[in-house]
Amino acid sequence: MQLKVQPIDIKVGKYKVILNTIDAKEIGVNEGDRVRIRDHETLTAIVDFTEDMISPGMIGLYHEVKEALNKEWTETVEIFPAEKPKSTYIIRKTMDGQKLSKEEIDILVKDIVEENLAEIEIAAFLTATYINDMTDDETEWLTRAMIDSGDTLDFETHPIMDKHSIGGVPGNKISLLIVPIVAANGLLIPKTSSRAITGAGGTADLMEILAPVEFDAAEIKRMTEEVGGVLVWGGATNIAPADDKLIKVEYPLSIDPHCQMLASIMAKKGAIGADHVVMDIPTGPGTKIKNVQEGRKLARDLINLGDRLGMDVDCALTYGASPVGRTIGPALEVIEALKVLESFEGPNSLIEKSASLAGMLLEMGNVAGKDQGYDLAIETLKNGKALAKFKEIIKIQGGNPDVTHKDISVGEFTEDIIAPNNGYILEMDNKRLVQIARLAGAPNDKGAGLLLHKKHGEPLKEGETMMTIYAEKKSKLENAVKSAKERTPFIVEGMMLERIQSFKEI
Ligand SMILES: O=P(O)(O)OC[C@H]1O[C@H](OP(=O)(O)O)[C@H](O)[C@@H]1O
Ligand SMILES: O=c1cc[nH]c(=O)[nH]1
Repeated sequence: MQLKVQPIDIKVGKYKVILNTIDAKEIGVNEGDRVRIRDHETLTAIVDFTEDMISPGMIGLYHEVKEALNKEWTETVEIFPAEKPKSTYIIRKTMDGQKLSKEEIDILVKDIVEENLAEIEIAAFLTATYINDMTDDETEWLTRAMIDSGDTLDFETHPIMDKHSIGGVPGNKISLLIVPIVAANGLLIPKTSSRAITGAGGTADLMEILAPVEFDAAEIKRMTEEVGGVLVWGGATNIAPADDKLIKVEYPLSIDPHCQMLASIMAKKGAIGADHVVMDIPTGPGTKIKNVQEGRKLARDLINLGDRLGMDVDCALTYGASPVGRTIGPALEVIEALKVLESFEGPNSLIEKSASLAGMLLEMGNVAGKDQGYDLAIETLKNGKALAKFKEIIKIQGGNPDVTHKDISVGEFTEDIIAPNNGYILEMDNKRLVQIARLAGAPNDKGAGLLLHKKHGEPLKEGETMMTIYAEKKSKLENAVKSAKERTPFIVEGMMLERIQSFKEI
């Protein structure tokens, strides 16, 4: 069918077109089907429908298709129904619990990278692997396919160190301390991070407050060689490019399937050529890993996958039942991390955890003797070398190296959440804390988040502030406060949890 072009200058990240419902029926396609557009080039695009935005006889070309075809308003294109990509059948196999071959995984990753799959198809794949985990072989093939589909770094100097957290514990700003500690001790650490996946602020969301985080592979290599380390967003590079496309679909689902998490993390490590990696596995109720047994199993899986890929991986099972430090959300977390770097002032949970993991890397990289890494990490924080290195990292990434914690602005709208009675905090619900922070606007509103005045095990008096909610918009603050009051993230000794009423006649 010949249709006239109506350019729509909106980027949707995929080849997509919109048809009028009448034309779509005539061509014989449904929403989500593909059409082939024949022109000087031939390309396949996903179809959306509309009754009124596009008139019959027209075809709306979103930015990406318009760029590829370079057609102007009312020029014509010829379109035909097209087959779904082979990957959709491969996803179906995963949904049926069948195993995939290496070749099938390669095809799937290629289609993800080339934007040939609709979000709903990627969501189906992720949900299927969440239910039916992949085998070790499949996970290795997935990881290798993710590495091979993008750029890789090849450093002349070794060892290359790296650190990654599986996430799942709120407030986990430790990479902002670990990277400068390791780099300040002469090791190379080109750290790529994701944005938030299940949380309210990923390391890339935090670092972005201090400096740009979007760089290509060559720039990452150059900056690392110059100052020893970087903290950049993996999604902006062409390093393991499938990763961010999968994470974007995971985020609204708040899921991180085991095999996908292994591949996502290890592909990023493999692509930058890491020799030694420390993995942070936050463990405990309300995290991705419920108990130590599960944590040990994941650690073995990560070590085993590292072995298959030629990487030396050590894992740290870390306490995750309550947040790291006292802040959740990008700006608040950056302030807390900067305070530790500037004056060694801050919560034990943040300092201990950062120094422990940095210490492991210092030992693995042979700049600290056995069991000496932790002390060297603490020393590097105390003597200001970590702060000096962090300033170099901020500067080389294009940020202001003179920034201090006082320069970071937080949301102007705040409200305190008050203790309902005297007692001790028996539990903190990580997932609720993240939900509330997200309602307040984190991670996209950088100034939104939570400041925890009280934590697990601490005594409380009725009327004391347990936490302050920060937001950049009043409506978001109100929403977050309402949610926090309806279902509290704190369990205080002796408090009534919930009132459940009998059915009453109206
Ligand atoms: O949102 P959730 O799932 O909690 O965690 C995701 C975070 O965990 C990892 O942190 P890092 O890069 O090792 O600092 C990821 O890169 C990301 O920043
Ligand atoms: O980078 C990360 C971290 C946790 N989970 C993932 O899938 N990727």
